[in-house]
Amino acid sequence: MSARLLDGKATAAALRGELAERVAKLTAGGARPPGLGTILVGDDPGSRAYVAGKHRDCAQVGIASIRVDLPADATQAQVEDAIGELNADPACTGYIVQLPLPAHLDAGAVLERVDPAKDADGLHPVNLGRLVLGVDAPLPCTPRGVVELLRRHDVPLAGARVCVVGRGVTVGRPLGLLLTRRSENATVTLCHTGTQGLAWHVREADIVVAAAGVPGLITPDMLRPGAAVLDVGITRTPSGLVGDIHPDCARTAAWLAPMPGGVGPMTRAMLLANVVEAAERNAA
Ligand SMILES: Nc1nc2c(c(=O)[nH]1)N[C@@H](CN(C=O)c1ccc(C(=O)N[C@@H](CCC(=O)O)C(=O)O)cc1)CN2
Repeated sequence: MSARLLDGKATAAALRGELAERVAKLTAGGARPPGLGTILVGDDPGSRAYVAGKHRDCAQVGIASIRVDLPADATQAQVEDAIGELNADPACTGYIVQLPLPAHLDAGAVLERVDPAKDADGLHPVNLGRLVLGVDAPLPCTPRGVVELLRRHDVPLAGARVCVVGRGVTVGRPLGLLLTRRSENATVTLCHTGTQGLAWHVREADIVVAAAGVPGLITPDMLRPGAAVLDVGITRTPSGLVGDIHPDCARTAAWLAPMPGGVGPMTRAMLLANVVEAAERNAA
């Protein structure tokens, strides 16, 4: 048996179509078009490509682009000044600071400077706190993309046992919080590469989300036959991009979100959704 595809590319394209309609409605009502800002520090090729992709997506749905690119040796003060400008810019509905930042910068201090109302990534401590409290707020894009991808393929979450492998702040931790809200109602085991008996935890799960950044970490023998498996790991190797899910898992799983083409495109679509929702809130 071969797993059915959790098709992030097609789902993200459908979402962009829906968002374009919402943007058209906003502007037809006289509102300013939503604007997404990005702050990119340095020349990391992966980060450059992700930022370029975000602006291409914006053009497709009618969101204005505001791009701030700073050199790799930018100081903390220069990055914080750029944040101050976007916080004050009325054309900027929401913005992101592309991560990771160069090591000499204090990423936590940078993120704290973002106006929580313009936090398109849902990574400001106030918005992460709202996620803990179950209060409405912009949600981190990858966790939101995982939930939306499962929902749009009718993979049930209520009552499901989900094993999340990876405890990072952009994916694993907020995903655990999102999945355990009443509206999703899943039961989550949050693991990491140091978890004792990792294979046992993974095998208990109906849904496995791998976000540890360890190529091929999840092998077919670790899976419950019929599980839904989502690959969020991306490792750049000389021979190309490698995910956390071993390719042979496609024979054991019932559903597979591959890398590429699974959760990645959903991350980008959810960023647009966060910006459009902020614009709708502002217009209301
Ligand atoms: N400020 C943020 N920084 C980072 C985030 C984030 O959500 N906010 N997540 C990642 C990078 N990222 C978005 O920024 C991102 C990663 C991967 C993809 C994607 O579409 N991946 C493709 C495959 C990769 C490729 O082709 O290069 C896929 O899975 O199909 C989109 C966005 C870290 N930084």
